[in-house]
Amino acid sequence: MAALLRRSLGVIGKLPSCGCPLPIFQLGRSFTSVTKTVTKITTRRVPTWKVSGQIVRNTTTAPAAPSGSIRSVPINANKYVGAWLVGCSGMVFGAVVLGGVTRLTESGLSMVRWQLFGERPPITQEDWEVEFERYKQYPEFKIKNANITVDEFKWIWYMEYGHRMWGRLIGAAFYIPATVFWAKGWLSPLMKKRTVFLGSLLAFQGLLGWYMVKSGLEDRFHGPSDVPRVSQYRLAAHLGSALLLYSYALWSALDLLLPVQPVEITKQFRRFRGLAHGCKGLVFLTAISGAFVAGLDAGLVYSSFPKMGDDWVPDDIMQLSPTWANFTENPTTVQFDHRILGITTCSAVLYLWLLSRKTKLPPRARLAVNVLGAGVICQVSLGIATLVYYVPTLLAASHQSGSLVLLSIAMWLTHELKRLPK
Ligand code: HEM
Repeated sequence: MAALLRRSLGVIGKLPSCGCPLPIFQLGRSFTSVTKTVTKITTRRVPTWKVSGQIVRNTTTAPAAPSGSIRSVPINANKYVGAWLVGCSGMVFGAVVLGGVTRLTESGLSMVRWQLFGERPPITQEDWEVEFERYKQYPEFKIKNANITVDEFKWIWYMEYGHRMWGRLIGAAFYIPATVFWAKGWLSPLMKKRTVFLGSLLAFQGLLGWYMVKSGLEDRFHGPSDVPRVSQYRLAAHLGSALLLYSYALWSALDLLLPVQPVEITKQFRRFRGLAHGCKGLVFLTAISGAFVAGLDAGLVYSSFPKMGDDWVPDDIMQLSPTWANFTENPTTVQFDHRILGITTCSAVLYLWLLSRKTKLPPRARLAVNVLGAGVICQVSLGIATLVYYVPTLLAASHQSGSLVLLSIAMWLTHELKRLPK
């Protein structure tokens, strides 16, 4: 134990061979805090960090400054940071759901200006009239909502306002604790890099949101048959980046909160793990293709399943030129692709589940694959119901949330298979 202590505390002072922490005492710390430090280092099961070429066995604390000053880090620092990241990913989940409902209730183009730190909502009737006048200058009012009343306008405005303010709240919930944890030295070098990446992605997400909304405000819609909506490319980018943010925050949280489970690595296990990663990728890809369905309102063009109308493959599937444009701009092709991807994902996950019966897995991984199997069946059923009932808000929003739940389960499963003893 003395050897471990010496190695652990080597960065802050030398221990005498008896193991007494006297030199640390001399650095001016109280006995209690020294005892805490010792307990922390000797009782925790921790991975190794390599910092400035030095090996430090401590996962919760940033290693003490080489100058000799040490910072007190609670034993549960990892848990706090992990819980914070779970909270942030939960808030991103909420933002995705809120964004979906905003789109489905056709509220997203009601706020025609954007300010970085938000704006106060209109208060008086005059304020509302001014805001309404602004809205009247844009295509959605001119083409689709010319008969809307101020009261109806207030409702769609508040929907969009809620989504934007929720986004700003995520900003506060992320950046403030991130700064505090960083300053207190609770972040490992890896977590610092992750925090910077997540923080940048979060800022990018906000900018992308406005870039997306702008595409629905531009004067590019022609005639009453045209539907003012945001670009499907930007919608897919906005959803894709939200999924990335969500997944990365969750993955980082799992790294901090879930301990390693021992497992025997066999050829079968490797195969299972490879397929599990493949399934996760497929869920992600299917979700992005879903954003194209949503962005083009392609769920409305054929509302039968398994056939599309009377055909398995409809005639208008390749009607646009150039051919590639069909995959992102032809609603029929976009819906067709989403069905194929959804069914492929479902089949792959069910095959994975079958494979799990023959593979030796740690108990939590087995639980995760069972939940994933059930989840994919629910998600496909929700997708089919959304389609055949002509995209009602409740079903479509549940289908969208379902994709996040499915992605989370796939992340959990792959995380359970990730860190293996050598
Ligand atoms: C693993 C399977 C699936 C996943 C992960 C998935 C995911 C998604 C996502 C993320 C959206 C976008 C929602 C939005 O942005 O509002 C979406 C939309 C949609 N999906 Fe799926 N989906 C799957 C399977 C299916 C299947 C099998 C069908 C039907 C056959 C289907 C039908 C639809 C429809 C109709 C929409 C458009 C809803 C709207 O306009 O809001 N999905 N899907």
